[in-house]
Parts: sequence; structure tokens; C-alpha cells
Amino acid sequence: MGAFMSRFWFMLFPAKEYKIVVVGLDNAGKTTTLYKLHLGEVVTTHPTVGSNVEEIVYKNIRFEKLEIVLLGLVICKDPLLAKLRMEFCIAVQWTQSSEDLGYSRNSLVLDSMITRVIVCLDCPDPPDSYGSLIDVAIVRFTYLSDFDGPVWDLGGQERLRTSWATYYRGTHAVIVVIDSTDRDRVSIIKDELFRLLQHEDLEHSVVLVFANKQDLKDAMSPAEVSDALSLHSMKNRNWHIQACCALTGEGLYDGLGWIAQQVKGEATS
Ligand SMILES: Nc1nc2c(ncn2[C@@H]2O[C@H](COP(=O)(O)OP(=O)(O)OP(=O)(O)O)[C@@H](O)[C@H]2O)c(=O)[nH]1
Repeated sequence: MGAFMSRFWFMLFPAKEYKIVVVGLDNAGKTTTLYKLHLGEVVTTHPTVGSNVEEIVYKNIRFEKLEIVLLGLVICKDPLLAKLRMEFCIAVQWTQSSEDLGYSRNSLVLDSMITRVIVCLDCPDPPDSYGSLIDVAIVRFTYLSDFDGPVWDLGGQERLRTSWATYYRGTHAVIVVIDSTDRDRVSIIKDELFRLLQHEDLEHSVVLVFANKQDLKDAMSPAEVSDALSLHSMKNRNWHIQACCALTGEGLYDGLGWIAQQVKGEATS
């Protein structure tokens, strides 16, 4: 099976290098997808905790999984306003480590290393310890013991944008992995997807949406996911939605086949 996958892969992406960025909420199945593609087998995954960008180079394809390096939490009474001010927010994720620290999911989590922000839309009752700081998009930083980063605040946006550019430069395709059973959070990933795609370095990237976990009986169909994400409103961009099950691998190579067709001739050698 693995050998077949390898040959198939090479036929799809001959002798050039492509950059594909994989994004998605926590628990969507990004790691499972990457490992399945990489190894042709499923590995046991753990929620992403405080690690950096994971890179898997397989044949001539470099996959980068956007991992959260927890740098700080933003607690805000008015999350919608916070969201406006956090216009640099480009991806959404939640890490187990936040919960381990006792923070509710109703908070924003920033990552300045690779400039991602976790947005949770509702923060009615922030922890007491932040009481005096709560106003509009007040920022409070908490460092994890293994991360010794600089203190920064919302004024650091410019710096953040600079590192985005580095990160996304040369991206041919964005893969968005969706947990098709996660109806409650599909609107979050929709907002973040559209924000992410505004980045100038992703202007010409094609978008593949994996409607993952199709093996589960309450999964949304690709058409439902597509509607929920308003994919049809993306007029000036090539996109495709692919039903898949990352656990078995079903649908993954169909999706990659679509990307291969799209990016043909655009690779850097
Ligand atoms: N039933 C089913 N479970 C899946 C599928 N894909 C992934 N999972 C499970 O979903 C859970 C999360 O998968 P991960 O691959 O760790 O998700 P992730 O997006 O990398 O999550 P983070 O590391 O938190 O960002 C794991 O328990 C997987 O086994 C699928 O297609 N079907």
C-alpha cells in the first residue's frame, strides 16, 4: 500500500517542489491526514500542545501543519469587538494546553511566532484574575514555561504581519481540514478561512477543503460543509471540496489529485 502511494504521489507531483499549507481547527484531523499521506498508515495523534510548525517532506511535497505555540491569552469581555481589533487573525486553533492551564475556551489565544490567533466568540465570564484588565480587547500575556518569547501587545501587529509574509510566501495550495461533525464551530473556521485568504501571499493559492470524518454518521455532507463555509462566494479563486476519511485515507488522494492539476507548472524547482 505504501509503495503504491509513493508511486501515485510521484506521478501526481513530479520532480518539483510545492508548498501546501494545512490549516484547520483542533481535532479536525490535520495530523491524521498528514501522517496518512506520509506513511500510508494511521498513527495515534495527540492534541497539538505548544509545538512549532510541523513539517513533513514527502517526496517533493512539503506539508506544514500550523501548530500553536502558545504565547499569550487575550481575554476580552466583548469578543466581537476583540475580533475586529484582531484583524490580523488568520487561523483558528485551540490547544489542550490552554485547557490544562485552566483557561476557558472563551478566550483568544495569540501566537506571535507564526502569527495565529485563536478566536472563541463568547467570553461572558472571564476568570477573576483578569477582572481588572478586562475592557475592550485587553491583552494579558501568560508564558508557558518552555517558551521564552518577548512581550508584545496589539501594537505588535506590524511585526506579526511581517512574519506572516515569510510563512506563507510561495504557498501553492491551502488545505483546510474540517471535522464534518463539528457543526458548532464551522462558522469560526469560515471566518478565519476568509481572513486567511486575504493575505497577499495567498492571493493565488488554490483551496482544497477536506470534509473529513465522513465515516461518522452525523457528519455533514460535502454540500453542507460547502454551504456552511460559503465556498461558492469565492469567485476569484479555484477551490474544491473533497469528502474524506483521514483514518482510512479515503478521498485524500482524490483531493491531492485536484491540487496537482491546479498547480501544474507553478512549482519551484
Ligand atoms: N472517525 C474519524 N476520526 C478521525 C478522522 N480523522 C481524524 N480523526 C480523529 O480525530 C482526532 C483528532 O485528529 P488529529 O489528526 O489529531 O487532529 P488535528 O487537526 O491535528 O488536531 P490538533 O493537533 O489539535 O490541531 C483523533 O482522535 C483522530 O483519530 C476521521 O476521518 N474519522
